[in-house]
Amino acid sequence: MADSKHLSQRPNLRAHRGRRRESRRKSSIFEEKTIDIVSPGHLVGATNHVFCMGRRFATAYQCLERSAITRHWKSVSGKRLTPRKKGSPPRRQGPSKEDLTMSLELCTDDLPPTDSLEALEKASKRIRKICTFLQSRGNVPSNLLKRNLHYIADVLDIVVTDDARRFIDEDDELSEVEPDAVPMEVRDWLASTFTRSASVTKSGEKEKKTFRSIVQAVRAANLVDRLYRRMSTSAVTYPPTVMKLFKQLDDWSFDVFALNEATNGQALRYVTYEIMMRYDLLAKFKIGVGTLFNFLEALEVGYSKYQNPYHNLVHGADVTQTMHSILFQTGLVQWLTDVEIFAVVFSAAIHDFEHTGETNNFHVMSRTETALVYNDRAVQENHHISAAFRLMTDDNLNIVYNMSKDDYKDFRTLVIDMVLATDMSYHFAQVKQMKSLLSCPDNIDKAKALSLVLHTADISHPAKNWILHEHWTELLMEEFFRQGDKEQELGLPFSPLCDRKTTMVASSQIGFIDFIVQPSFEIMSDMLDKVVAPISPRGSLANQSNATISEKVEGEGSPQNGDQSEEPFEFKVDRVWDGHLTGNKVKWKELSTKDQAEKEAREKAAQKEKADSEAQTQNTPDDKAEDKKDRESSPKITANGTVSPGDAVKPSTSPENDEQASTKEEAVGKASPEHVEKRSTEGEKKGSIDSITVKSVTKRKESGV
Ligand SMILES: Nc1nc2c(ncn2[C@@H]2O[C@@H]3COP(=O)(O)O[C@H]3[C@H]2O)c(=O)[nH]1
Ligand SMILES: [Zn+2]
Repeated sequence: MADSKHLSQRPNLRAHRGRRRESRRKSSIFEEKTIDIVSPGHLVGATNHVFCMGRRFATAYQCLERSAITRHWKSVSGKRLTPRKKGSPPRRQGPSKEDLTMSLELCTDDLPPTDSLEALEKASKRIRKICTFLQSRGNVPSNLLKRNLHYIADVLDIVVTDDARRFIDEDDELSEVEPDAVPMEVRDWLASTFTRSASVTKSGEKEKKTFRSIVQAVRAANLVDRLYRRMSTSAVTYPPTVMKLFKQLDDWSFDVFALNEATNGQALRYVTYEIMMRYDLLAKFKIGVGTLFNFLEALEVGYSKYQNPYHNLVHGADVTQTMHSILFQTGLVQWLTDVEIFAVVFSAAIHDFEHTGETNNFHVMSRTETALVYNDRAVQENHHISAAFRLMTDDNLNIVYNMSKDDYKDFRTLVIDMVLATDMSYHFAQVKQMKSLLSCPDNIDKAKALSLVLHTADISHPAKNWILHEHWTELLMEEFFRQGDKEQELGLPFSPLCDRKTTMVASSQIGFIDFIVQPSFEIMSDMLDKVVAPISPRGSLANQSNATISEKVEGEGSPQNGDQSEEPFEFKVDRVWDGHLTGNKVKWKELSTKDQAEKEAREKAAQKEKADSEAQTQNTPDDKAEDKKDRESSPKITANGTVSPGDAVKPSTSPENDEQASTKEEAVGKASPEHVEKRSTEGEKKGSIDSITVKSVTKRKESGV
C-alpha cells in the first residue's frame, strides 16, 4: 500500500512483530474465549472494513504525495487573504490560539511506535481530531496533515500486510489438516457457525473443499478477532478464579461478592466488560477497550466515593449481572435491538453512580445541594444519570463516541427513562401502569417494560439464595443505620428502619418482600411471559402451527407477534426467583419469632429493673447495699438492647434468670440489628468496608456457597 521509501522508514519492524506475536501467544485465555463471542457476519464485515480503511488511507496518502491535497489546502487557506472588511477587527499577527492548539494536538513527535499496541487507537483518534479541526476551522496546515497521514498510513500498512501475509501462510498449513481429525459434531458446529451452509458432505473431494472453507472461515474469524483486539489495544486475560466464576455469569444466584474478591474489588468493571463482550457491543458500537476501561474505572471511583456499605460498586455489578441474567435466561434479549441492549447494560452499570448512601428523603429533609439542583424530585437518580453522562464528555471516557446521532438519541432517552424509574417512589405507579398495559399486551411499551425489569433487578437480592440475600441485608441495614446516626446528629427524626436501636430487621424484611419485592417480580414475570412468548422458539413454533390452523379455518394470513388463535400457546418464563422468595420469607419468619421473643424478654427485664429501682427508693441504706449485691450478680440490659451477663457470674437460681441467659444467645442472632452493628463496627475499625465483605465471603464459603 505505501511506497518503498515509506516502508523503509520503519526501523526494527521485524523485531517488533516477533515480540508482538510472542505477547499474543501469552494471552491464550482471551484467544480461547473470543471465538464464541464474535459473530461471523460481523467478522466478515469487520475484515472488509479494516482493509477498506487501509486502502482509503493509502489513496489519501498517495494523493498527498502528489501534492493534490497540498494545493487544495493552499487554495482554501488563500481565502483568508481576502481584503479586510471595513470595521472588522485588525488581522492578528502570528499564529492564533487555535493554531497553536491544533499544532499541539496534531503534533506527531510523541506518538507511539507505529507497530506498538497503542498505535492503532492513536491513529484512529488522530483521524477524528483531523476531522474535528476540518469541521471547525475549514482547514489543517498541509505539513501537519502530511505528517499525521504518514503515521496513520504506516500503522494501517503494518496491520494489513502483517496479518494478511500470515493469513495466507496459515491457509497453506491448514489445507493439510485431515478432515477426519475433527469430530463430526465439531465440524457440524463449525459449518453452521462459520459458513452459510450447515450441511457438511460425508466424503471425497467435496468434503475436503467444504472443510477447507470452514477452516478458512475460522481463520478469518481469528484474523479479524486479532485485528479488533489490537485496535482495542488491550489483551484482556482473566485470572483463573475469575474465569471460573464467569462460567456462572448467566446464573440467577451468581456470587458477585466472590467475584469482587477475585478481582481485588473491581467487580463492576469485570462484569460490565464481560457482558458487553458477550453481546458484542464493543464491535457493534466501535468502542475501544482502552476507552471502555477508562470509563469503567471512573465509574468504580464514583461508586466508591462515599464508602457506602451497600450502595457501592458491588451493588452496581450485582444489578448489571442480574439484568444480564434476566435478559439472557428468559430470552428477553431477542426482543431488543443492539442499542437497547447497550442501554440496558449501561443503565444497570451506572444506576447508582456516586450514591451518597442516604435516601432521597434525607437529601430533601437536610436540603442538600443535590436536592436543590433537582428540585427534590428523584434527587439521586437524576444525579446518577447526569454524572455518568458527564463522564463521557471527556474524550478518553467517551464510549458512545462512535454512535450515530439517532442511536445516541434513542440510547440516551432509554437510559434516562430506566434509571429515573429506579426511584422507589415510582414503585406503585410502575406496577399499576404495567398491570393496565398487560390487559392489552399487543403493544407493550419497551421503555416501560425495561424500566420495570431494572427496578426489579435493583431490589432482587431478596429473590436470590439466602446467603446472598442475608449478606445484602446486613450491608443495607448498616447503611440505613448510618443515616439514622446522621439524622440524630442533625436533630432530624429517624427515617423508617434507620434507628439502629429499635429496628426489627427480620419483620421489616418480611414486609419488604410481601409488599414490594414479590409484587414486582410477579408483574415482571407476567410481562415477560407476554413479551417473550411470541419470540421464543417454542412460542414462535406455536404461532406457526396456530397460523396454519387459522389460515385453514378463516383463510387469513399468519398471525404476528402474540396474536393468539383458538389454541393459545401458554408460554411461561422460568420463575427461578419464586422459590427463593418463599424460602427467604420462611427464614425471616423464624428470625422474626426469635426477635420477638428477645424483645419480650428485654421488655420484661426492663420492667423488672424499673420495679426494683422503685422498690429501692423505699429501702433503707442497708437494704440498698444488699440489693446492689443482688444486682451485680444478675444479667444486665445494655444501652443498645443486648443482654450482658452480670459482673459476678453466679449459678442461675430462678427461672427468670434462665430465660435471660438464653435470650443472650439469641441477642447475637444473625439478622438482628445488634449483630449488624457489631459486624460493621469491626469493619470500621479495620478501616474499610472491604473487611465486612471479606468476612462475610469467608462466612459464605464456610456455608458452602
Ligand atoms: N427495606 C429494604 N429495602 C431494600 C432492600 N433492598 C433494597 N432496598 C431498597 O430499595 C432500593 C432500590 O433502589 P436503591 O438501590 O437506590 O436503594 C434500595 C433500598 O433503599 C431490602 O432488602 N430491604
Ligand atoms: Zn440500586
